[in-house]
Amino acid sequence: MEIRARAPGKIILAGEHAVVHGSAAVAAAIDLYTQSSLHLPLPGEDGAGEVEVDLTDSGLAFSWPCSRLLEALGETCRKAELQAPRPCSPEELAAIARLVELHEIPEAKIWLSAGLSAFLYLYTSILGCRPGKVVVSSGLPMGAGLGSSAAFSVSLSGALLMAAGVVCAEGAVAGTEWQLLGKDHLELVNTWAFQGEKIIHGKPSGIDNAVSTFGSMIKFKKGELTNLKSGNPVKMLITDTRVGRNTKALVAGVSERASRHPDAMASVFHAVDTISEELSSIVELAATDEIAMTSKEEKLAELMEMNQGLLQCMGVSHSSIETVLRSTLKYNLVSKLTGAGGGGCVLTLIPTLLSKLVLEKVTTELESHGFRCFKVEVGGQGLQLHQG
Ligand SMILES: Nc1ncnc2c1ncn2[C@@H]1O[C@H](COP(=O)(O)OP(=O)(O)O)[C@@H](O)[C@H]1O
Ligand SMILES: C[C@@](O)(CCOP(=O)(O)O)CC(=O)O
Ligand SMILES: [Mg+2]
Repeated sequence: MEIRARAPGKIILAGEHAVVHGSAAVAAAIDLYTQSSLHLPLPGEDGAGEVEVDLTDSGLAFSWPCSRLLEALGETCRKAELQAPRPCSPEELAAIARLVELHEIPEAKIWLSAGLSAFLYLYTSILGCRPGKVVVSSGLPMGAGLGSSAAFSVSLSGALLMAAGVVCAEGAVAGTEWQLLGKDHLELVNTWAFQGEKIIHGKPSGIDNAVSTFGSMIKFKKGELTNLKSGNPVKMLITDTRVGRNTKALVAGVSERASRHPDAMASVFHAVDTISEELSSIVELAATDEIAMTSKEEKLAELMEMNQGLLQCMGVSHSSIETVLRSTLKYNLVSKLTGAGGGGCVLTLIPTLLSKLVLEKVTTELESHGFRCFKVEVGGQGLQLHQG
C-alpha cells in the first residue's frame, strides 16, 4: 500500500512571533509543498521489520528495527490504538532523542534531529511499531520562514492517519490525482501536526500547521482560525537571504525579551494585533470590491512596513533582511520578514501596476547580494492526499 500526502508552506503577512503571545496574525498557503510517501508492507510480508525514513532533500536515510522501537517506546506504541492526539511527554521525548542519537547525523545537518524526533513520535503514536517506509521530499527551503516544519508535520500526519484508517478522502482536486479530507478529518490531522510542531519549535502558536492543513488565507488568534475571502490574492516576491536560522531559538529569544520588558513588549504585541486585524479587514473588503486595488495595496504596504518595525523591536531582524528592505525601498517597494526572521525569507509586496522592468531590476539587485528570489501563488489548497 502506498499513500502520498502533500502539504503547503506558508507566508505570514502580519503577526509572526506576536501570535505566540496571543496577538492576531494573517497567513496564507503557498504553492510549494512537502510530500510524504508512506509504504506499508501488505499483511503477511513484514518487509525488513524496520521503520525507515528517507529524507531525500538532505540525502540521508534512517531506520530503526521495530523490536528496538517497541523496547524503547513500549507505552507510546501501545497507546497508538487510541489514536487520539496527545502531547509528547518529556520521558517519551528523551527516549526518542536516544533513538535519534543511534544514528550519526553529520554536524552540518544536525538541525535534522528535531525533524527526526517529530517523525518518530508521529509514526509510533499513530501506527505503533509497525514496519513501514516514509520518503519525504520538499520544494520548500528548510529553516527559512516558509513553514517547512509545519508542512513536514502535516504531510506526515495526513499520510499516517490515512494509513491507520482514521481519516479518508471526501473529494478531489479537479483535474488532478489529489484528494481532499472533510473538515473533521482535517481538524484531526491539524491537532497531530501541532504535536509535531511542538517537538520542532518548542512553543508554536499553531498558525503554521493550521494554514498548511486548511490552506487558503487565514486570520489566526489564540488557536481560533478565520478563513479570509481574499478575492484577488496579493502578489508577493519572496527573497531567501540564505541566512540559516532556527525558529525554536528565535521564538525563545522573543519570550526572553518579553520577560525582561513585560510592559513594553505587551505594547508591541498589542500594536501587532491591531495591524493584523486591520490587514485582515482590508483583505476581506477588497474581495467585495468596496476598495480600489491601489488603495488596498497602499494600505497593505503601510501595515507591512509598520509590522517590520515592530519585528525589529522584538529583535528578530538581521543585517541580510535590512539589505533586502533597503534594496526594495529604492524602487518604492515595501518589504517585511516572514516567519521567524533572523535571516530566512523576506516578502516584498508587488503592486498590480508595477512594470515588469522594475520587477526585473529589483530582482537583479537582490540576486547580486547572493539572495534567491522567487514568486509564489498565494492562498491555495491545504493538505492533499493520494492512495495508490
Ligand atoms: N523535509 C524535511 N525533512 C526533515 N526535517 C524537516 C523537513 N522539513 C522541515 N524539517 C525540520 O524542520 C526544521 C525547520 O523548521 P523551522 O526552524 O521551524 O523553519 P521553517 O519551518 O521556517 O522552515 C528543520 O531543521 C528540520 O528539523
Ligand atoms: C515565529 C512564528 O510566529 C512563525 C514561525 O514560522 P517559521 O517556522 O519560521 O516558518 C512562530 C509560531 O507562530 O509558531
Ligand atoms: Mg517552522
